[in-house]
Amino acid sequence: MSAAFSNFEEFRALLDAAPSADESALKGAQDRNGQLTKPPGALGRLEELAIWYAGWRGDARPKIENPQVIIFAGNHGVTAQGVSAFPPEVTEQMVLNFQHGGAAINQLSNAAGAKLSVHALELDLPTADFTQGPAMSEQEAVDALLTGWNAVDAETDLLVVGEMGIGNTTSGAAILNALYGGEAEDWVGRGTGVDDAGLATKARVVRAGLAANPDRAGLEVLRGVGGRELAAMAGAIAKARVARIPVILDGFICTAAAATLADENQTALDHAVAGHVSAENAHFNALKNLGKEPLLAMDMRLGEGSGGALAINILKSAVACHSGMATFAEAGVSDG
Ligand SMILES: O=C(O)c1ccc[n+]([C@@H]2O[C@H](COP(=O)([O-])O)[C@@H](O)[C@H]2O)c1
Ligand SMILES: Cc1cc2nc[nH]c2cc1C
Repeated sequence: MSAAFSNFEEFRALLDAAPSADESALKGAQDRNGQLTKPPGALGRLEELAIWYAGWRGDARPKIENPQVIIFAGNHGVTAQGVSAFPPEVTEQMVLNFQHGGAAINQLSNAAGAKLSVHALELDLPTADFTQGPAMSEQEAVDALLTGWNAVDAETDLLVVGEMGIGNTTSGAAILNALYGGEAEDWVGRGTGVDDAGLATKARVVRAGLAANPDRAGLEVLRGVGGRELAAMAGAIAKARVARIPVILDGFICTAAAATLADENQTALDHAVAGHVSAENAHFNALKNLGKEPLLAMDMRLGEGSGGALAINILKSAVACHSGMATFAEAGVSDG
């Protein structure tokens, strides 16, 4: 099988050619929503969610039967600068934990009825320290984008992407600072739990990373200060966009990866909703820049797809109401 793309330009072209939501399914879902046995608007945001889902699936009365959660794991050279409360070995140790079913995401995926896939990306080859130059070459970033692209199952009807990577909140902060401006301090947070000195180190590292990587275009930012697991998340989100598979974004790092796509093409995230707002300092602001209102605010800051997986339950409930409820005519209920 030949690769779907072999450089950034070809990847961009695929994003630019991606189809929009199906207008007739959207219209059909809106009509159906207006006939269901409830006062107009009484299901609040569940109604707009179900209609949005119907449009992307091309079905006015859809079902969610095959949700997939994918975790991508990567290691970061920038951990040498002391940016995390945990050592880099934890990335690989947690991958084993995911594979043995012992992590939070295993339980949350099960509870949501989702299949969980885990992809470790060259854990023994951390990205380069981005304070010294780009974290990845274009080829390395393309390989990671392809891993993500190819990880999405064809029969998936709802996708959550998550990550595991000690040091990656510093990458996320650097990406968002590069794309949206402001000061490094606006974008760094405590991640796995650094103290005030650690927070100051993260701001210094982000500043140095932006100085060493001056290009501000989405994919260049992704390779400059991102990481393999972030590029893989971007690849999976892009594949879902092309295949019209709705996506639930997870936390801070996932949002930063997604933001690089939106910078390349402003419709790149039209098929995505924000699953939650994480407790990581700048996540809310990142979502605001993307125009995404989070479904949940649970003070979670775990990553590994956890907030997105939890939000699958919301989307399933929205679609179950939309597709399962009786209309006023069917139920013999008088409408207003
Ligand atoms: O998703 C989030 O919002 C989030 C917020 C804080 C930490 N994390 C997770 O913690 C790890 C990165 O934290 P750190 O301190 O090593 O940069 C990484 O494995 C993420 O999955 C994730
Ligand atoms: C234990 C642990 C679990 C995680 N899951 C996602 N990021 C993580 C970071 C740590 C440190």
